[in-house]
Amino acid sequence: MIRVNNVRAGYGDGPDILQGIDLTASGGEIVTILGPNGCGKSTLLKCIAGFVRPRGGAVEMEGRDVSAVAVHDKVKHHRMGFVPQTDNVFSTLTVADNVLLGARHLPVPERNERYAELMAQYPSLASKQERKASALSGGERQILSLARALISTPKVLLLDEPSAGLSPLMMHEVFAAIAAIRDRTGMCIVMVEQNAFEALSVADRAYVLSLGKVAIEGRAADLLADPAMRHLYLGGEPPPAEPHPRLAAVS
Ligand SMILES: Nc1ncnc2c1ncn2[C@@H]1O[C@H](COP(=O)(O)OP(=O)(O)OP(=O)(O)O)[C@@H](O)[C@H]1O
Repeated sequence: MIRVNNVRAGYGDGPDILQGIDLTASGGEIVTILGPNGCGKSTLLKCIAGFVRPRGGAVEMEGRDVSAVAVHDKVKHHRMGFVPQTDNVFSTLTVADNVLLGARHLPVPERNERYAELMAQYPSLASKQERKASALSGGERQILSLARALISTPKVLLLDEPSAGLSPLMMHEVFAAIAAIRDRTGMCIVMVEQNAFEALSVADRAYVLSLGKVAIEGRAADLLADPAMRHLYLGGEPPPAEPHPRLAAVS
């Protein structure tokens, strides 16, 4: 579904931030991109999305080279959803209006049908449909961002640090929601994350970047179990707490 071939990319006339990255992601899997601050995780996601154009190599979606295709065309023609890193809900709009913003291009009956499905899936949003988004918790705002991306039934969902700024409990809720999207829809999900242990707990495969290159790639379960990986890239031993019950159920 997504294939990144030897991609190089950077900003302006600056150096290459990505120095020859290869990555694949298929339908029905969560692929997480990990690594230290500034290693190029978000830049890679922006290359896949179309915000940053590769200087070399190619990004393919469903076998087509989409390296030069702009974000809005990918959303429209390749059914891509993108949820950016920073809190991107509109605080002064209602929950309903925020979700419906993602469906402006859909015919009204389809839009209403999709909206009703989403409200059934996310009761925390359904109960607050007419409230301003400013009244939501951090976790609920992140679920709202997801719902806005999901209303157009994407095939590919790109998430830039969905757990940023969330408490551990909210983080669990958001990751459980992401895993449920994969299980329910078979969507191809690519997720940049800082919280490596949590991300690996729900992901199927992972790429660890270092200085703009892929340092390690593999099955998430294998990477979680690898002592060298833990020492070098995951900040030591896993947290002592047991996984959240919903996460345990997911894995
Ligand atoms: N718009 C930009 N213009 C110039 N340089 C940028 C821009 N965005 C990012 N960079 C630089 O690119 C490098 C990689 O940034 P990127 O955001 O991809 O890293 P990251 O791994 O996602 O980091 P973090 O985990 O801190 O979010 C950094 O040195 C950063 O300063």
